Amino acid sequence: MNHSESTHLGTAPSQTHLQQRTAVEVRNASVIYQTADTPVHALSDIDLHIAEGEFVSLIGPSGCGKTTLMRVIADLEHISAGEVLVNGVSPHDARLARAYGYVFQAPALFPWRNVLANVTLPLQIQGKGKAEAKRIAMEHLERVGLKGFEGKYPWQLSGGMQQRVSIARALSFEPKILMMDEPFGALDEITRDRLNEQLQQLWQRERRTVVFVTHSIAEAVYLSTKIVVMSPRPGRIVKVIDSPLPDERHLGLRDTPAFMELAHEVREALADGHH
Ligand SMILES: Nc1ncnc2c1ncn2[C@@H]1O[C@H](COP(=O)(O)OP(=O)(O)OP(=O)(O)O)[C@@H](O)[C@H]1O
Repeated sequence: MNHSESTHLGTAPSQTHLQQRTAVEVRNASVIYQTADTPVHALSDIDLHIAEGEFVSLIGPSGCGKTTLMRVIADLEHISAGEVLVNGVSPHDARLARAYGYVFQAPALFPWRNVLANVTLPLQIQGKGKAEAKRIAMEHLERVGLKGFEGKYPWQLSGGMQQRVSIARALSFEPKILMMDEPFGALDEITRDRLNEQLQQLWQRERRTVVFVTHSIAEAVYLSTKIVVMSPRPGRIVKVIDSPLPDERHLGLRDTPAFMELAHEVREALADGHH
C-alpha cells in the first residue's frame, strides 16, 4: 500500500493563484477507541495537508474512519497519537475561535422553529442582536436559494431544502472550514446532483475550505480539488489525488474523458486499499 502517496495530474491554471496557506495539518495521527471488549483501531498513521480554500473529500469503504478523521479535525474526537493543527493552532483552540461550520447527514433542524428561527438561533446564542441575526440569516438563506421560505417550518420543506437550511446555518458563522459529513447521502439522485452543483457554485464564490465525507466517487470527483482515498480499518490514507479538473465545473463535466479518468483513478485506489 502506498501510504499518503500524492499524485499530481497537472494543475488547473486558476489553482495556481490560490492562497496556499495551511488550513489543516495532520501528522502521524492515530485513533484507538477504547471499548468494553477490544480496542478499535479506527485510524492509523494519518498524514494529511489541506491548504486554505481547498475542497477536500474523504472517500472510503464503510467504517474506514472518514467520520473519525473529520471529527478529529473538528475537535469532536481526540487522537491517541500524533498531531493535528488547524490554522496553526490545536483543533480545540480553532473551535474556540469558531473556525468550524458543521453540516451532518441529517439536517438537525428544530421542527418547532421556522426556517429563519432555525438559522438565527445559534447566532443569537453567540450573542448577536435579534436584528443582526436576522440580517445575517436572510443573507445566507438567499445564498442557498431559500429566499421566500424563511417562514416555513422544516416539515414543509423537502429533504434537499432542509439540508440547504443547515448549510445556510453553518455558513452564517462565516466559518473558516466547512465540515460536511455525507450531507447529501439521504437524498434522491436528482436532488443530490442539484445540491452538488449549488455547493460547487457556492465554493466557487467563497473559496472556503471544505472537508467533505462521501461514499460517492462521482460526488467526490465532481466537487473536490483534492480527493483523499482511505482503506478499510484501521483507516489509512491509500492515496491523495489532486484534481486536474478546472475549478469551475458544471454537471456536464461528468461525461468528459477527464472526469471519467479521475473517477477511474479513485476507483482503482479504493480497490488497492482492500488488498
Ligand atoms: N465511539 C466509538 N467507539 C468505538 N468504536 C467506534 C466509535 N466511533 C467509531 N467507531 C468505529 O471506528 C471505525 C471508524 O468509524 P467511522 O464512523 O469513522 O467510519 P466511516 O468511514 O465514517 O464509516 P461510514 O462510512 O459507515 O459512516 C468503525 O469501525 C466504527 O465502528
